[in-house]
Order: sequence, then structure tokens, then C-alpha cells
Amino acid sequence: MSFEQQYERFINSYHSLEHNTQGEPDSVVSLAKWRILNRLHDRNETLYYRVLIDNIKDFAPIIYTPTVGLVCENYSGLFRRPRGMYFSAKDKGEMMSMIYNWPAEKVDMIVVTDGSRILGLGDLGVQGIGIPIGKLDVYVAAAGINPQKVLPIMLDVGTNNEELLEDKLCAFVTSTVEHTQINVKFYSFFFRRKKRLRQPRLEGEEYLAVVDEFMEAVHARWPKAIVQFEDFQMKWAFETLQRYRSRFCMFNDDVQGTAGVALAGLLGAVRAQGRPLADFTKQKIVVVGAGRMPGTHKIGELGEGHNQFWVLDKDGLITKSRKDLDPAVARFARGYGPEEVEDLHEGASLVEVVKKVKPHVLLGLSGVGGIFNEEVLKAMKESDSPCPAIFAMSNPTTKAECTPEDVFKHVGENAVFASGSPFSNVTLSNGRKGYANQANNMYLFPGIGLGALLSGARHISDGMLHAAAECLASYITDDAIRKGILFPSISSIRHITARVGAAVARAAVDEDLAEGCPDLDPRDLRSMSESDTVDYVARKMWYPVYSPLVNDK
Ligand SMILES: NC(=O)c1ccc[n+]([C@@H]2O[C@H](COP(=O)([O-])OP(=O)(O)OC[C@H]3O[C@@H](n4cnc5c(N)ncnc54)[C@H](O)[C@@H]3O)[C@@H](O)[C@H]2O)c1
Ligand SMILES: O=C(O)C[C@H](O)C(=O)O
Ligand SMILES: [Mg+2]
Repeated sequence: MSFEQQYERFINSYHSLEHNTQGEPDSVVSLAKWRILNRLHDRNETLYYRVLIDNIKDFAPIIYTPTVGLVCENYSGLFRRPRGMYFSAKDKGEMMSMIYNWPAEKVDMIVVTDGSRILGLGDLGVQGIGIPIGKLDVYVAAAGINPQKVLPIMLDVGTNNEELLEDKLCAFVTSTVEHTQINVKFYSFFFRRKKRLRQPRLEGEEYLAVVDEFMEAVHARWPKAIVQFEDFQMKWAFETLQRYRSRFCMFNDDVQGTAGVALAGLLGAVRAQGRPLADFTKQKIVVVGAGRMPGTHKIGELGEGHNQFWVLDKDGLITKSRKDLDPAVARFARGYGPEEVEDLHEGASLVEVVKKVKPHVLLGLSGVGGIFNEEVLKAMKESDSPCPAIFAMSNPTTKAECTPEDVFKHVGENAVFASGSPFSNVTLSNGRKGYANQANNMYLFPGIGLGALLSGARHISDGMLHAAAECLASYITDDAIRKGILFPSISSIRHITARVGAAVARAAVDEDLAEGCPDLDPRDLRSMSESDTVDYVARKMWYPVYSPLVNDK
């Protein structure tokens, strides 16, 4: 069969599955779709990634949020074939040999998690491996990273999830070195089974010793690989970022990627009001969920010393009088400055804050589904903005703070909306479209990784991250913004990623962080124009075609 016939056969079977599962609950349909794609991934990488690239808008919700959340919750039951590598606390002293035993000669991109905060679903232990797998699928589809050079990693340091500690079915999920390669000259499958750690999570120095050994081992064999930290609980996300960011080429997607996407969305919200970007500092922004807030310090800096943020966590509004105030959040705590809304007290509720502040933007990163309820959204109607912006960024869909329907109904049809997981657009009363934008770090992490890789960056600086965010923000035209479109369509993700990747690489060059890669001297990168850099990045992207073993005569 030709490639085209194989492609058509797969798409037909996918459509039959859609037809045959009509009327079934959403979770059953989504998991069935994930299974059919996963089986294709296992047996034919080339076809899988072509199908994914061509249909990214339809398939991203299956291999990525929201379905990937459901997949992680059920991973031990869905598990058929291994994918990725697991390092457990019991491998201490052996991680270097394990890394050197990985059969791929070169690894460019690693996504690592410890499973402690999977989307808004909490501690899923080793079952969280679904996230690095999904993120790396996006790397292949969006950034054109060669799938033979990606490596999903789980650091198994135990779990504090009581159900998983009890669950006997989950006992054999992990294995030391797992690998399948299809469509290349060899097929390898290394598999040593071992039990997952069935114990509470390691803490303190014991925990850090595992991550340290893993990072040293990766760096020893692949010094130029980019390591993306993903879905670590807050305390370890920040600690590991500080610990490794100047020594290794790594970043934390939830902290840094998310901050960039939020920044692009916030700048879009300013433009939607027809105001110049300089007016950003006059925007009042209520943030619900303080987990990733310190990651947004760069956004805070744009505010030139004004505290334009009102940050709430599970205990309400955070003020200077908060007991045990987290130093990382302290700069956003209310309680100083002339712009203070005096009569808001420590722990004030979300509705109180919205009613008093009348914010331009309401940004949710709480992991609490539906927290932007009717009362909160109706209070947003009184916003000082002509186009109040609501960002319900929590994932997966069940954890979204509200839906676009609720926003356009309760806030008004002039509102702008974005969510972390995809929603459908809404038809408004006048027949116009109410846009359900997707504000997800998938717009940035592939470009950050690709730009760092192609420039051979020594590490990933704030300047490189800022360049990525600005590039995304400037991607959208004024015309689109006026319609309420704040983020481009996921269908353009490869194009967006080429631009973001180029912006990141150029920033690395500007900061003298670029050491180049085997086929590119950093001096060549320096001499490229902006559009030449985009072309270069786009040319370096892997694209799925069968490689002939014998050339035509
Ligand atoms: N869209 C994206 O690109 C993106 C990126 C990163 C994280 N997220 C999502 O953001 C959510 C939070 O992630 P995180 O890493 O910050 O989690 P986290 O657990 O570190 O932080 C959650 C925060 O929400 C607060 N919170 C909990 N209940 C609350 C309530 N009832 N009212 C107000 N605040 C409350 C907590 O106190 C905490 O500050 C997750 O659902 C995650 O999927 C989305
Ligand atoms: O994984 C996502 O969809 C975005 C983000 O990294 C998250 O943790 O929610
Ligand atoms: Mg994440």
C-alpha cells in the first residue's frame, strides 16, 4: 500500500470509530480515540506523526489536554506497550549506566515529571508519564523534533495519593529502559520490569539527590539536550528551576511557558480595548490561584512598580498581613502603594474582590472547576474595561474556572475569553462568533525548546523567554483582536513555532548564549536576518516521510 492509502485507511477507521461511538459518554469516546491513535503510534511512527500534523486541531485534544488527563488517571489500565524511561529512587547510583543504555544515540528533547501535580488533577504518581509523552508528541508535531530523539521521563519518587498506594493493578507499570523504534533500520525493545515505588513521596535532600543524579547523567551523555520540567508541584518546580537553570539547558514549562502565554493573552486584552500596549500598566488584573504566580514576575515588572495584581489563593485575597506569606508571592500581596483599594481585607472572597476592584482581567490558574460562577461573572460585567477579559486557564476541561457560554451570557457579548483546554466557539445573539481562545503553554514550549536547541544555547535566559512571549503576542493582527481572537488557531502551530523558535534563537545570539549546533556556527546565526532565521528554523524541522532503504536507480 502507498503511504496515501495507509493514511486514508487510518482516517477511515477513525471516522468509523466516531460513528460507532455516537451517543456514548464523552470519556468513553475520548479514550477510544486515544487508544486508536496510541496503537498507530506504537506500530508506525511516520504515519502517526503525519496524521497528527495534518489534523492537529482535532487530535491535540486527544493526545494532549483534556484527554491526556483522563489517560493519566487510567494509565495502568490503558497500558499496553512501554514508552519512556523511569528512574526510581532505587536506581540511585545506576542512573548514569541507565542513561548510557538508552538505545538512541542522540536525544534532543526530554520532558521530565515526577507526577506530583498532573494538570489540575493532583498527584498521579507514575501514571503521570502520559504528560511527558503527550508534550513530546506536541514537540514532534509542532517543532518538528525527530521522534527518535525525544525522551519522556518519569522520576518515580513515590506518591502521596492514597488510592494509588492501595491500587494493586498499578504495581507493574514501570520499567527501567523501554524503547520501541519502528520504521528505521532496526527495531529495538529493551524492557526490564520493576515495581514502582509504593511509598510516600521522598522529601528534602533525598528527593533532590534523585533529581540531581538524573540531571548529571543526562548532561554527561547528551550535554546539548533540552530538559523541560513539567507538572512538578509548586515547591519543587521553583526549587529545581533555581537549582538547575544556570547549569543546564532546562526550563519549567508550567512556570515559564505559562507566564509567557499569559503575558501574550494580557497584551491581547489591552489591544482588544483599542488601547496602546503602554496602557498595560493601567490594567487591573485579578489572579485566582497563586501556584504559578511567582513565574509571572516578568509580567509584574512590566507594571513598573505598580502592583496591578490582586492575587487570591484557597484562603482568599493575599495581603501583607497573610500569616506565613510565601516570599515568592509577597511582591504581589496587597497592602502598599497609592493604587490600593483600601477596604479589601486579608482573605477577601473572589466576589468581593471583583466587585470592589472592577478588574480589566480575571485570570484563573486555580485548578478549581466552575469557580468563576454566575455571581463572579455578573460582577465582571461592571469591569472598568469595555471588553472584560476572562482567562480560565486550568486544565483539563473539568477544572476550567468557567465556560465560554457562561462568559458571553453573564459578562456580556463584548467580553473576551480564553481557556487552557479547548472549547467550541459560541454563537452570539446577533449571529456573530464569540471566540473561545485556547491559552495554553503549547503555543510556547515547542518554540522555546526548538530555539534553544538550534542555537545551542548554554542555558535558557529570561530574555529568550521574553522574546518567545513577545513573538506570540505579535502574531495576532489588529483585525483578529477586534473580533476577540487573542491566540492563533492551533492549526497554525508549526508556523507559530518556527517564528517563536527563531525569536528564541536570536535572543540567545544577542545574549551571547548561543554555541551553535553541529551544522551551524553561531556566527552564521548572528548574520541571518529575522526572516532568514525563521526559514532556517522551519527547514530544520523533521517531517514524517518514509526513508527509502534502497535508492531508486
Ligand atoms: N493553560 C496553561 O497553559 C496552564 C499552564 C500551567 C498550569 N495550568 C493549570 O493551572 C492550574 C493550577 O496549576 P498550578 O501548577 O498553579 O497548581 P498549584 O497547585 O501549584 O496552585 C493552585 C493554586 O490555586 C489555589 N486555589 C485552590 N483552591 C482555590 C480556591 N477555591 N480559590 C482560589 N484559589 C484556589 C491554591 O491555593 C494555589 O495557590 C492547573 O489546573 C493547571 O492545569 C494551565
Ligand atoms: O498540559 C497542559 O495542557 C498545560 C499545562 O502544562 C498544565 O499543566 O496544565
Ligand atoms: Mg503542565
